[in-house]
Amino acid sequence: MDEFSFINAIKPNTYNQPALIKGIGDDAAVFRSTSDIVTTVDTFVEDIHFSLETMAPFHIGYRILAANISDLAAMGAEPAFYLVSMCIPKKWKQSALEEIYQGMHELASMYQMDLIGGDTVSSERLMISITAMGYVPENKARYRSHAEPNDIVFATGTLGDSRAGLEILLQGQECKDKDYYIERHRLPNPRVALASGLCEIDRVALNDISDGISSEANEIAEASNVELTIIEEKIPVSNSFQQFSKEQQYDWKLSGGEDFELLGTVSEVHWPRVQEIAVQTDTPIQQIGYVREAEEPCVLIQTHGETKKLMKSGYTHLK
Ligand SMILES: Nc1ncnc2c1ncn2[C@@H]1O[C@H](COP(=O)(O)OP(=O)(O)O)[C@@H](O)[C@H]1O
Ligand SMILES: Cc1ncc(C[n+]2csc(CCOP(=O)(O)OP(=O)(O)O)c2C)c(N)n1
Ligand SMILES: [Mg+2]
Ligand SMILES: [Mg+2]
Ligand SMILES: [Mg+2]
Repeated sequence: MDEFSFINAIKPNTYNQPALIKGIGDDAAVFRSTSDIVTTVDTFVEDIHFSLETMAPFHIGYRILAANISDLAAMGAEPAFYLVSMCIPKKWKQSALEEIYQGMHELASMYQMDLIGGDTVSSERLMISITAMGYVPENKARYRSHAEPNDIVFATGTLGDSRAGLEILLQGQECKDKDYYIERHRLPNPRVALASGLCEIDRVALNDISDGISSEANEIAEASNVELTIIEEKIPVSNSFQQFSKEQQYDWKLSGGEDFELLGTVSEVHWPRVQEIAVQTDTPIQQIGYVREAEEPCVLIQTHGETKKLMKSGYTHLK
């Protein structure tokens, strides 16, 4: 394998997005747009974000693109394009690298997303960086700063599953619904359908759950200068989640991260319509708390009526 044979092997033969003018093969890609464009980048490093002990190359690709698409969804955007930058150690075979791209392609094709570029270099450790772009109707991007007092706080799906799956893979332990938890970790599905469906709602604050809601709820509270209260019993978890210890349940649902679900706030008036859109888009959704005016932005967690401050506690790099 060399750089150029590798690029030829992963280059798409056809593109889906009508706005694309130039894809892979020149100095840069070109597309033309009339709507607002949302763009995001995330980097994934072997043994920090993924490990070959717990994932096949296909899962690595799928999951990395899912994380980026999840950020697009959290902005209310429709995925359209992605670019992939690869830093590759010599020991990696072309066939395994192609499998990573097959994983990305599997998810991308669900959204007619096109791979339009990237970069390839050699390095000591496998690092993959994806830049993703999507469209959002003019002035309809969903910000963390959009929460207001008296909003309700909601979450999609179930939380803590991805972390449970990771622990099951690392410990090799047997448990109920083992395959389900492992799949939630390896093949997460970002909530694009709900996020796009919400475009008719005037104001929604959204953040996607990559680090754990203790972090993401604080990000909304800080950006909106409000106080968020989360009711612990209302945090949605899977049916068999209670098989894990009390400490694990608490830690994983609040700080496990990588569920790529959405955390959001919306006015009480619009909440019934949000629930209808959730049904139409097949998205489990649940109210988990409410927003109040704040002297200092903060997040409170209420457990059996007792309230305490919820600090950021997800995954933090460089700490
Ligand atoms: N090294 C960097 N240079 C410039 N901007 C950055 C860098 N790292 C993060 N950001 C920006 O900081 C913000 C928060 O990033 P991050 O915590 O990664 O968000 P998320 O959890 O949604 O992926 C984003 O606007 C991101 O683009
Ligand atoms: C091998 C392995 N170790 C640990 C984890 C857990 N983990 C790694 S990064 C991360 C948080 C999200 O990563 P980050 O780079 O902060 O993404 P962002 O917030 O930018 O979306 C978690 C929970 C994992 N998925 N795999
Ligand atoms: Mg990021
Ligand atoms: Mg995010
Ligand atoms: Mg992070």
